[in-house]
Amino acid sequence: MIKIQKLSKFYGKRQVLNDIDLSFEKGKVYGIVGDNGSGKTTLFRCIAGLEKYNGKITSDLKVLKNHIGLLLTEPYFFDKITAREYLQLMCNARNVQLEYLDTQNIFDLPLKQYASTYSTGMKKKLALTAILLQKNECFILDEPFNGVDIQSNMIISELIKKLKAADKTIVISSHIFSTLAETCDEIHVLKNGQFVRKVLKEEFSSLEAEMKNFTIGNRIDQLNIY
Ligand SMILES: Nc1ncnc2c1ncn2[C@@H]1O[C@H](COP(=O)(O)OP(=O)(O)OP(=O)(O)O)[C@@H](O)[C@H]1O
Repeated sequence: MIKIQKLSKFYGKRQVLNDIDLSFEKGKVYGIVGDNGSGKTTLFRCIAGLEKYNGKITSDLKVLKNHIGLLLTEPYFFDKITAREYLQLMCNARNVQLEYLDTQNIFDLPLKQYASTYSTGMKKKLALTAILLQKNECFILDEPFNGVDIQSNMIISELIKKLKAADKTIVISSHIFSTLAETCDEIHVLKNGQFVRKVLKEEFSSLEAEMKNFTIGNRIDQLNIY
C-alpha cells in the first residue's frame, strides 16, 4: 500500500500539486486522468522518489523507491548501451538474476541494438520490459499505451491484468479513456494539482459521456467549416 498525505509540490514559486491525499492498495489498478499540465507526471516522480516535496508518502515496503517501477512517458537511454546491457543494468540495480532474457523479450526487441537508437515506441517497450524483469511491487506507468503499436497495446493491457492478479499495485495515467476503462478499478481526476473526483468502475461510462459533453460542447460547431 502507498499512502500519500498532504502532498504539495512547488517548482520555484509555482505550485503544481496542492495538498493531495490518496492511497493505492495492492491488487488494484488506479487510473489518473487530467488535462495536460495538471500534475500527473510530477505526482509520479514524487512517489518514485525523484522529486522533493512537502507532505508524506509512506508504504508498508521498507524503502518504497526500491520497489517501484516507473515508466516515464519518454524514457531516456544513454548512448552506446545496448538494450541487453540496459536490461542487465536495471536488474543488477535490484539484485535480480537475468537468466531467461531471450524468452522474456516479450516485445521481440532487437537486444543487440543501442537503446538510444530505438524508436519512441521501442524505447517505451524496453523501459517497460526492464521494470517488469526487476520484479517490482508497484508499477507507475505514465501513458503506457501512448506511442506503442496495437499489438503491444494488447500485450500491455494483459500484462496489467496479470500484475493485478499477482497482487501488485498499479497506477496508470492515460489520455485514452478506453484503455483505462478496460484495466482500472478506479479512476481519479486531477485538476490544477488537486484530486477533484474519484470514479468507480460502474461509473466509468457516465464519466466518459460527461467529459465528452463538457469538453466538446459546441466547440466543433463554432469552427463553422462544415
Ligand atoms: N522541472 C520542472 N520545472 C518547472 N515546472 C515544471 C517542471 N516539470 C513540470 N513542470 C510544470 O508542472 C506542471 C505539471 O506538469 P506535469 O508534467 O506533471 O503535467 P502532466 O499532468 O503530466 O501533463 P501531460 O498530460 O501533458 O503529460 C506543468 O505546468 C509543468 O509546466
